[in-house]
Amino acid sequence: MNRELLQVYFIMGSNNTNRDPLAVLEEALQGGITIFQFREKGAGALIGEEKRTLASKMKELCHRYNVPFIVNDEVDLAIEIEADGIHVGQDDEPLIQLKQRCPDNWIFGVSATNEKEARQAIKDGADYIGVGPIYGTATKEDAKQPIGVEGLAGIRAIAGDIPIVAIGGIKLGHVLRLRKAGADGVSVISAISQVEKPRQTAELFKKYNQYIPSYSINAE
Ligand SMILES: Cc1ncc(COP(=O)(O)OP(=O)(O)O)c(N)n1
Ligand SMILES: Cc1nc(C(=O)O)sc1CCOP(=O)(O)O
Ligand SMILES: [Mg+2]
Repeated sequence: MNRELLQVYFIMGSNNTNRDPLAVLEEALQGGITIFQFREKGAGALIGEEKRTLASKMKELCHRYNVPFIVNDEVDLAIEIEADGIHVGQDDEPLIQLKQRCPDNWIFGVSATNEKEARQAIKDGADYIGVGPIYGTATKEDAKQPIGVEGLAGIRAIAGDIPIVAIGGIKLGHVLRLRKAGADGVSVISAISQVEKPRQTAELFKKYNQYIPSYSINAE
């Protein structure tokens, strides 16, 4: 995959905002997010038809802005609504298994908290790795212990040319140091979904990312 797509990776479900989630997503798209993940889980999450309808509307919105639409965890939903990819973690359906029923041209993302998990994700054919949590986060109830910038750098060192995106507790002020440590981008929920002005915040995430060139295995 094009690693520049990971620069501003926005994730959201309806319970990550007190506003209309479609309005928040549209503002984030206007601000220049580069990829979006639909993650409808946790307290108050929608289920059944309501969830499907929101996912479909979000996909249409992303496509209007030419932004890839990824589904978290739920491969059947992703197939049904013709998403552009799927993101799975260590407790989800294994990548090797789910790849058998997904289109080849999808984007496949896998989470890793340590080098062992990252090595396995690469072996299984992940297109990118979500590395975290970097910092403490209140958004994910079952988040693991933060691995810090050092943990990210360790995974960068073994990931070779595979794109990686940092996640967990990330705010605007963290972007430069995470990119310098080897992340191809940052993935955020609350830093965009819970601010007053998602559009302006997304613009700043994009601007800060563009100070640092994309990772290259051939770089000095
Ligand atoms: C880009 C990205 N990275 C990591 C995760 C976390 O996935 P997972 O560990 O499966 O946890 P849940 O998000 O499913 O609670 C992610 N979603 N996206
Ligand atoms: C969904 C998710 N996954 C994580 C991981 O470590 O794998 S941390 C996390 C929550 C990210 O939300 P926020 O940007 O609000 O901290
Ligand atoms: Mg998951």
